[in-house]
Amino acid sequence: MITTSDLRKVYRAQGRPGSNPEIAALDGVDLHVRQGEVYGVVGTSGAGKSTLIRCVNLLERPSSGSVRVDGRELTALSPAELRETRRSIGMVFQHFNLLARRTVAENVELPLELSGLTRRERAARVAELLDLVGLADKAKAYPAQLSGGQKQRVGIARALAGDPKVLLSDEATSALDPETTRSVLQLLRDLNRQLGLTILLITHEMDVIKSVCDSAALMRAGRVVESGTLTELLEQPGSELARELFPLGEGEPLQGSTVVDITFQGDATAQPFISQLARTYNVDVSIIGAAVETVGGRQVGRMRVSLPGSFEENVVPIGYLREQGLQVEVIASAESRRSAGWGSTQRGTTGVGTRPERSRAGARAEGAA
Ligand SMILES: Nc1ncnc2c1ncn2[C@@H]1O[C@H](COP(=O)(O)OP(=O)(O)OP(=O)(O)O)[C@@H](O)[C@H]1O
Repeated sequence: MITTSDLRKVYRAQGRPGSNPEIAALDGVDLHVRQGEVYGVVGTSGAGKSTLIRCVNLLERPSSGSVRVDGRELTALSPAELRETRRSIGMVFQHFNLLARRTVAENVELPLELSGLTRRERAARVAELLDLVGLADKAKAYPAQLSGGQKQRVGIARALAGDPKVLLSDEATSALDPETTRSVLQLLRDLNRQLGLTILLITHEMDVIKSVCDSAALMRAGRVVESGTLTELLEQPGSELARELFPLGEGEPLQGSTVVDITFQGDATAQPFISQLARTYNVDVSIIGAAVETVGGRQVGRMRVSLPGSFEENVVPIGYLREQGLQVEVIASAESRRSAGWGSTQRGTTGVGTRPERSRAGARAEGAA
């Protein structure tokens, strides 16, 4: 539904003499948002999220690359065609952008004023939209009389006035308290399901991704460094997004052990695989961190466990876990007793000797055998 290809946006900054005057806010972004999904883009401040979303409806003209929305190449449209196409792309903003002197109904009616609808038709459509966002009783109120969550509902109703296929959300819940955030996110999810609306949202909050998104992308320095459905990301070894979505405690593993992260989804969440592993292989499994959560509407569990001995000594138990349909990533392992002893490099805060090349690639190859 939305595809960006090699999208670049370079700003000319007025920096200090001698400093690079060009800032690549977008540095070759390829994004693919499928019809009917909620897609979240997350990243730290300055990563390029706002620039990206503003380039998707050409509020900002990209320096190069292409943007396709619902099969139309936006960068190739004439100004009149672009104005027309923009009607099928609604947008909601962090600070609502409502007109203070207009009532709620008049704010929602605004995009309909040039639509060719009669006054009566417009009034009927506004009533329908306010009903949809749960504000039927606030039609005559002014924005100043509304809570933040209500204001954002008005913003959403206004964005839906042109019956768009795509909704862009620029940090729509960042100015709201947690309770209101939940209800606005629930509204977006309901609209996505009821209307088949494709939603592209940007956020700096992982909780937003976790609670409403089907897919996500992580941006850093103008680039998408990871992307996929939440299920794919959780299954991807070493995924930063998976780690952020689902942080595991950083407990201290035992010396001389192999540390693995196990991800399990759907039916596997109910399987007693740890006790089966311990019984079948007579191995003492230590759980370092664990959590079960709902991610994208699915139950997902993650567990970091430590198995005594080197990776070589644990090839068979690790293979057994993989055979159970679990995603297993070897995070760190002690050196084999046959070789030098404890590994010398350290990874992250686990504090365990590790040989990443061996652990990752070797583990997958051997585990699959
Ligand atoms: N109009 C502009 N002129 C010059 N530089 C800009 C302009 N807009 C954005 N930038 C720069 O482009 C980069 C990306 O900015 P952008 O606002 O897209 O990031 P962001 O991820 O949305 O950040 P935030 O979460 O803080 O809004 C930043 O380095 C920013 O300073």
